[in-house]
Amino acid sequence: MSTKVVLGTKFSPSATKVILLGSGELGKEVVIEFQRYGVEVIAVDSYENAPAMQVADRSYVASMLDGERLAEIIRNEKPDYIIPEVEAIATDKLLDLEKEGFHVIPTANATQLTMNREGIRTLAAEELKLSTSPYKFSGSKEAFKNAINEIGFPCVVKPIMSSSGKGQSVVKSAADIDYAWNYAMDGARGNSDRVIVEGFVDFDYEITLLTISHVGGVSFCEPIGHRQEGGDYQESWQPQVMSEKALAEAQHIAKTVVEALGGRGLFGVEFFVKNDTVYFSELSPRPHDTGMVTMISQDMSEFALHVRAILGLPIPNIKFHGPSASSVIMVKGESKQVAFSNLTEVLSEPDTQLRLFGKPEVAGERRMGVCLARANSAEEAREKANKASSSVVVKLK
Ligand SMILES: Nc1ncnc2c1ncn2[C@@H]1O[C@H](COP(=O)(O)OP(=O)(O)OP(=O)(O)O)[C@@H](O)[C@H]1O
Ligand SMILES: NCC(=O)N[C@@H]1O[C@H](COP(=O)([O-])[O-])[C@@H](O)[C@H]1O
Ligand SMILES: [Mg+2]
Repeated sequence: MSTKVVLGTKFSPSATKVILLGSGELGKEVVIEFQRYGVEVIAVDSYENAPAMQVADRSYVASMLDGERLAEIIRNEKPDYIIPEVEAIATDKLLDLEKEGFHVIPTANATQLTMNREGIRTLAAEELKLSTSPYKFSGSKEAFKNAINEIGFPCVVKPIMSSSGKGQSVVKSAADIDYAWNYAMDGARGNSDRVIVEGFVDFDYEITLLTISHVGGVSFCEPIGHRQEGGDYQESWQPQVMSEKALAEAQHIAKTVVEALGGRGLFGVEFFVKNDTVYFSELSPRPHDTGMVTMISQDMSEFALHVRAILGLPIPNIKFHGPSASSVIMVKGESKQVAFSNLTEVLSEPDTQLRLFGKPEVAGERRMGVCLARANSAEEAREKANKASSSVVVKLK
């Protein structure tokens, strides 16, 4: 624990510099936490005025899958840390950059394994022998049908490269097969045509266990329960009540996977829990959307913890303020001038907070904000957060 950390002066040769690959709402909070330490922050995403760009020192518009362009920006900027913020990145290039001496968070190998469901699932189930749902990968319609036959109904189909439920559907009978294949092809990020077919786990509840690998070892936050629709998170709460046995098992698995991936940073490790059986689902080697609840539930949010871990600063404790919840503000439609109102009423409730991400437009459906609440129980906090998010009035021009 004796790493000597030196933070320089931004915009000077001594600056500590970081570059974010992806600049959404999660990155925005990471940038704010870096700004508190005077770190120089560069944000990159595929569109202008992305949330994290709005709080960064400068930004670039580039596709995360354009390895040549990313390498050019990175070699020119020479950041101390490269921080992936989304799954779909030209991770081959990150491996090259790491070999050149750049520091990728947590490691280039971790970002490569987790951007592709095949990488992380194979590591967890086959190398580390952890319990997961039954699964099969396929890269053609024919193989896909065979995979469904083998796994059985109901099953869950996902592109190997996607997030927030994009391209994900549940196949309940043969009638759903064509739709599931086409939906997965349309929803895939990048240009992969491979999918995972997973046996449907009829879980009692699911959690994200925020796990931090830092200079002092591995720490955990209180487990976060969440509810998803179509594979996309709607609300989360902390703590999720769990048996001691299930929690110990989840912590053990999380530590095993995180240590196998290596590197420093915060990880969102996802589990399904049925009775006391814990199934590993997947993992983000960076802050997790369901972890936004920690902006109200903890003195150091998941973003603050990620930044401390990255910089090599100690995390002696994580103070939990009590039962809390988050509830998303989903906007549907087409607009470049979304307006949010009724905020006085929403924020007149004690122990309630609001984050508006500042996304420049919506075309279809997009998460554009989140309400946060603290209360005497997780149930009460959920009610409060859900009431708040449904009270926000959204106008599209
Ligand atoms: N095998 C399964 N059995 C039952 N439910 C599942 C299964 N796989 C996924 N789900 C449901 O769909 C949600 C999203 O799945 P998953 O986390 O794999 O997708 P994702 O697109 O990577 O989402 P994100 O990037 O937001 O974490 C899960 O949190 C769970 O609610
Ligand atoms: N589950 C992953 C997740 O929550 N990722 C977060 O959403 C952003 C993309 O939002 P967008 O699709 O609205 O641009 C990402 O940049 C990240 O912050
Ligand atoms: Mg997930």
